[in-house]
This record gives sequence, structure tokens and C-alpha cells, in this order.
Amino acid sequence: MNKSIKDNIRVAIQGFSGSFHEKAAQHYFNETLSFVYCNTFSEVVKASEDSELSDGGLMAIENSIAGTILPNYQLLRNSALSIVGEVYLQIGQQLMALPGQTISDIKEIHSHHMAIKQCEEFLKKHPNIKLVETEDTALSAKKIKNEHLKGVAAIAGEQAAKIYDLEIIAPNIETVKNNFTRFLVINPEQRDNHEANKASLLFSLVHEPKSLSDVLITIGEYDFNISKIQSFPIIEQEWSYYFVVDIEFDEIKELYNLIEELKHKTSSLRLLGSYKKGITI
Ligand SMILES: O=C(O)C(=O)C[C@]1(C(=O)O)C=C[C@@H](O)C=C1
Repeated sequence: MNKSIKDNIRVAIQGFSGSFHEKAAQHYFNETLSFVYCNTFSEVVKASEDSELSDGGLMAIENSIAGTILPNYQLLRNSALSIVGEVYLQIGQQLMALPGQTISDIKEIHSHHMAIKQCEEFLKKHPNIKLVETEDTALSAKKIKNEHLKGVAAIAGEQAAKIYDLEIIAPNIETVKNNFTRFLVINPEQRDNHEANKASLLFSLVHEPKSLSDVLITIGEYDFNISKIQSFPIIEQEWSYYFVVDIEFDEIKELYNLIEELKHKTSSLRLLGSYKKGITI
């Protein structure tokens, strides 16, 4: 992140005051921030690319219950942004409404689709409540407060209930308590990070026997740990895929050697970023 001495770092996030993105960014940077609040992930990417608007951004990529946010890989691929960091946030989902309301008053629940997915087991027990997908957990809470919406509840974090004076009518409604979201810190500049011990590689392959296994075997020969492998479609070329592998290593020099070797085993190869393995907060 670039910043002049007197200014706060400006971070583009998906969501608004009280959102999980805001909380993750506050923990990651651990200093006073100025937020560029965005409605969509595509706006986050645009704002992160624009140095007039921001010093970079933070974007959720996967949740331990709801899975990967696949469109975010397409957004990253289509941008020139690099991954420069990551952070894992424990997510507690709270059902909140105007003070005095109880679950039997609720006709509609509003939230971000990833938050709704994390609470499927709880929601199955209330099949008559209509689910409304919104841009953001915090925005759903804000709307209830601003429009004084009776009969409507939001799924959001504790911080949103505090900011928007809502009452938690069902606490911690996520399907399992160990619920974590991984956020990527994205920046137009990939600077040399001597602390880097993790990297994300994006590649495509020819459709031939062993093309993927050759890549994986090569990574294994370097003794790197693969912490994630994800494929997503190459939309211009039906039934062809990009792969992203996240790898963990001790020596950044070895990463560059691996990349040189993989250039001969892939049709396209890009280092999406090298960064310090994230901590869980
Ligand atoms: O709506 C929010 O508060 C967000 O920050 C978005 C988001 C997501 O995109 O996954 C972040 C963390 C939680 O997993 C739920 C929603």
C-alpha cells in the first residue's frame, strides 16, 4: 500500500460500515484507515486499480462453509492487480431486527448471499421466512434501522448490530461455529516482500494426459505445500479451465525457480502474488 505520511491508507472494500470486509481490513492494517465502500466486487477491483481513489483493496475469496467466490478469480484474472497479503477472519453471523421484535414477527431476512449460505441449517428451520439477497450484511442492517422496517431481520456481524442499534434475536446462527472467511489484499503493485512464504499461481494447460499432474508433481518436487487448488472456466473456450494453486514455501528464490520450470509445462502462467501467509483473527 502506498500512502503519504499524513494521510490514512485508503482501502477499497465490498460493503459498508459494519461489514466483515471492514473488520478484516481494520485487523490486517492495524491502523486508522479511510474506506472506499463499494457495492460490488467488480467496483472493488476498479477502485483498487485507481490510485486516485484508493491505495489498494481487500476482497473475500472463500468461506470455510460456503466455499469459493469463483467470480472473484475471474475479476482478478481480468485485472492487473496482485495479491499482496491475506487474512482469515472468524465470522459470527447474528440475526438482528428492530428492538422488541422476536423471530415470530419476522417475515423477511435480508443479507449478502455468502452470509445466507453460511446459515442454511438455521434458515431451514424457518421455511416460511422469505430470503432477500442484498449487496452487504451491514447495509441490510442499516436499511432496517433507517426505514424502521418491522418484520424484517438482517444476518450480519455483531459490529453491525451495535452501529445500527439493532437487537440480536438469534445469535451465532452459522451452520458450524468454526466459520472463517479468507480475504485477499490486492494492489496494483507487487513489491518484493522478503517475508513472503505463500504464493498464488494462475495457469492454463493443453488438454492432454498428464498436463495437470506434471505441474503438480513438479510443485511436489520442490517440497512446497499446496494449500488450495481451484479451477474456473476459460469463458471464451468452452470446457477449458484456468487453475489457481496456492503454495507455501520457505525460500522465495525457490518459487522463482519453480515458475521458470512451470513455464514449459503450461500454456499460460502468471504469478498472481507472493505474500505472507495470513493469520486468523
Ligand atoms: O457482507 C459483508 O459483510 C461482507 O463483508 C461480505 C462477505 C463475503 O463476501 O463473503 C464477507 C464475509 C462473510 O463471509 C459474509 C459476507
